[in-house]
Amino acid sequence: MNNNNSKPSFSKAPPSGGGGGLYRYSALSLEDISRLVQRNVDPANEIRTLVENVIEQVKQNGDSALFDYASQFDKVELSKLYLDKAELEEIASAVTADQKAALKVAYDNIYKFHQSQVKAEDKVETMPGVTCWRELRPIEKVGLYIPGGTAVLPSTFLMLGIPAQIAGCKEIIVCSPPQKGGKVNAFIAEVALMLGIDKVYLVGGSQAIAAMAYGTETITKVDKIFGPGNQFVTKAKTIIQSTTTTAIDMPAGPSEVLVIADGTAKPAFVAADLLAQAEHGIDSQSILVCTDENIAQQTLAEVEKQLQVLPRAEIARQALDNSYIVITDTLAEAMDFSNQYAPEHLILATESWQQITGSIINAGSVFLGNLTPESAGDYASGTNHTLPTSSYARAYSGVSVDSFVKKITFQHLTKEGIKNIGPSVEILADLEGLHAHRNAVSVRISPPTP
Ligand SMILES: NC(=O)c1ccc[n+]([C@@H]2O[C@H](COP(=O)([O-])OP(=O)(O)OC[C@H]3O[C@@H](n4cnc5c(N)ncnc54)[C@H](O)[C@@H]3O)[C@@H](O)[C@H]2O)c1
Ligand SMILES: N[C@H](CO)Cc1c[nH]c[nH+]1
Ligand SMILES: [Zn+2]
Repeated sequence: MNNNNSKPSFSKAPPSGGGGGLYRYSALSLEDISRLVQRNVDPANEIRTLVENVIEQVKQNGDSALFDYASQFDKVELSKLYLDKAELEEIASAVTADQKAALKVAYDNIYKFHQSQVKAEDKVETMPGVTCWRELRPIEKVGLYIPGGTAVLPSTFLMLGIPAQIAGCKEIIVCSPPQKGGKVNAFIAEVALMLGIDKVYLVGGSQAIAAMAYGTETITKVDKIFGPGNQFVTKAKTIIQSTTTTAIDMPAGPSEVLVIADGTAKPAFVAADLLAQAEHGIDSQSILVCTDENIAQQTLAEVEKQLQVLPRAEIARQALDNSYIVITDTLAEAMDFSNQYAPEHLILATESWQQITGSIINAGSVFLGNLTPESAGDYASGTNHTLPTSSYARAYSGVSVDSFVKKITFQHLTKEGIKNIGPSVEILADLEGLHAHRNAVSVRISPPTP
């Protein structure tokens, strides 16, 4: 699928019987599809081994390991591990009025959308005298990871900080890789101040996840870690969730997009959307599933054209080497493939989007029609951009206010309630052979005579 004479785009190695990164859905076997939808696997456990070692070093040596890894992985010699409020204010002073205004638009829309997720639930009387309900409580200590390797992402800080703020989390620890000179970028500093967060830890990668999961001399152990990152960060999150008492939001690894397009799609728009996710990193993936081969070819030509002027073209090209196109006969087939892929972002580049949204089963976030760029959701429309990748959209949702709270159930029984429910509980306890359970009811229905 090469449209200029440099490197091929959309050239993920074909499954058996496929060819050149463009596949016909009807010719794909089930095995082909399951190979095509696999991504970010670590077959030789190389990433796991490296990350396990980093976690162990942080667990054993605390802050001193964090200083060492800043030097080794980030090439920054740190004199301290965090920036305080005064330092953040000084760094943020470089942000211009226009930039502040754009951050404020994003902040307000994200706030509005997330605030609407907070709703008190009704109390339910399941039987006369038996009342059940749920109440929300914020998770007290949360850790936010803000990526900063190939690109620094202040937008991610808004996406995590705003729901944490709305939920009312008491302690918010923020880690982001140190930039040159032991600083953070000005927009990270500005967002910290917008959120009322007065400390940012200069720690990146799997070492940041380990620090927040185990705690160090400087960094507090948190109850739950949030945030996307590269394969090292994501692997560390999945490891610590099974080895510590710290939970995670979800595996949110390298960005990916799947665009479903038909004859009504605009090749220049589709190409731009594919490149937007490809430029995130070499392990990103951009998939086009198209019912119209002409549109697919025009999109390829557009990709090449747009790559010519893209500053991050080299990164995008490598991501596209790991991407592919599937040609289907119908939109229904396209959706079928998409549901098996379970993309982080799904774009419906068709005027007929209303007819197919009902058949979406697996996706992190969906962008409808030809005028809805995925970048709107990345930055400012209001939805959260921290989303499950690598097919975890089959089971996980993106970050929301819910991610930052626990929903605790309550119940209250009156005299009438225990009388109504008691006999059933006694029988159920009997059939499980749990007599103390039965007795906890019996003593209340007919207390033993003194
Ligand atoms: N799924 C989502 O919701 C979502 C949202 C935003 C970004 N992303 C993804 O987040 C990722 C961000 O990645 P990034 O690399 O730019 O930043 P990052 O902050 O995730 O990772 C940078 C850190 O990785 C560590 N690192 C780098 N090379 C290493 C090595 N060889 N061994 C051990 N550690 C190493 C370093 O400590 C560095 O600080 C991108 O893949 C992007 O697509 C995903
Ligand atoms: N597309 C990313 C989520 O995969 C989020 C992001 C941040 N900045 C730009 N994009
Ligand atoms: Zn993006």
